[in-house]
Amino acid sequence: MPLPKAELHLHIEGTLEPELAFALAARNGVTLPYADTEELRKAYEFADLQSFLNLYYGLMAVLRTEDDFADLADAYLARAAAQGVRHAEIFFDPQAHLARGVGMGTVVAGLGRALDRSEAVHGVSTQLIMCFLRDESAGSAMETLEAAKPYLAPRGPIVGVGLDSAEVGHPPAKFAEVYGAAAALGLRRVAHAGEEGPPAYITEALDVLGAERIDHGLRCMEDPELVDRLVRDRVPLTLCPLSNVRLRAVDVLAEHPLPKMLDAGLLCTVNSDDPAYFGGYAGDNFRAVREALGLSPERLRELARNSFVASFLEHDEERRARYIAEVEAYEFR
Ligand SMILES: Nc1ncnc2[nH]cnc12
Ligand SMILES: [Zn+2]
Repeated sequence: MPLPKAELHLHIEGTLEPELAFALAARNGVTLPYADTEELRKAYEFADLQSFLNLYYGLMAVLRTEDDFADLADAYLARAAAQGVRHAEIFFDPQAHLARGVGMGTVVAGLGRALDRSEAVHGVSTQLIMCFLRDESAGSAMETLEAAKPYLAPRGPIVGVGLDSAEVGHPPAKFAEVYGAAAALGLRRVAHAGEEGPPAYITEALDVLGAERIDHGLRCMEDPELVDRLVRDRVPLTLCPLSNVRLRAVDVLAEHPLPKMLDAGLLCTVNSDDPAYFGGYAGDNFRAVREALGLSPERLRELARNSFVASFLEHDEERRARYIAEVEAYEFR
């Protein structure tokens, strides 16, 4: 039995495996610029975040109907469940679909259908977080929030907003107004910061956007005062170790700062980001850090416990306590 965990940093579009991409392409009459899954997989050599994003947005062309989004999410939830994920807070990128003429209603209805049955079918509780693309305008983000209004919790599945895509040159403050509007609507707030961007972007995400968790946050280690603040305020960081290697944020996994971050007292979690592209799902990321960094069973338990502490389960503390009890009772073999 795998260690129980929550996944807090997962882009649903990043779970599009080559086999499903080709199946959806055939179903929708879309021609992909790759002969087969093998050739597509060979394109998964990334120099940085942007080189990945180019492929990631391109492959989304196969996602067109409600069924496509339902099938995508259902396939992810099955894989996640098999790797011990008990709760998933799932990102999606509405602007990337709206720009292709796929409506918010189609995307959310499809994802929502898979999420609604996830607990019964996979034993995984879920929440949905919509991300704004930071390389698009602040006005576009505001229009996207407006389009999402019918699908916000408690009526719909969307509980929060996030910020993703090309980081450098797109500081968090650009989105101050839309985050303010999201907060007024009762939405939770997270933001990617400090993946490729400087530590100052992390500070800005906290101060200007009111981010409650920082996605990645890796580069906080360059600023000791920021580390002190993150430790003091128990700000969760959703780290993605295999992603960091594949997007060259770290050279090799053995040099990942995770052990130093845990030693510093940071509230770290381990997640998969875009598992179809980066070589593994949540459990694969746990296994990889255990092997490459020699993390002890108690450190792994801490990471799993942190994932539930950092999750947005305030509406169901009884559930959070149950999940944490599962972590505490877990026997490593
Ligand atoms: N790792 C990542 N960073 C920024 N934007 C993303 N969109 C999907 N994955 C991402
Ligand atoms: Zn991400």
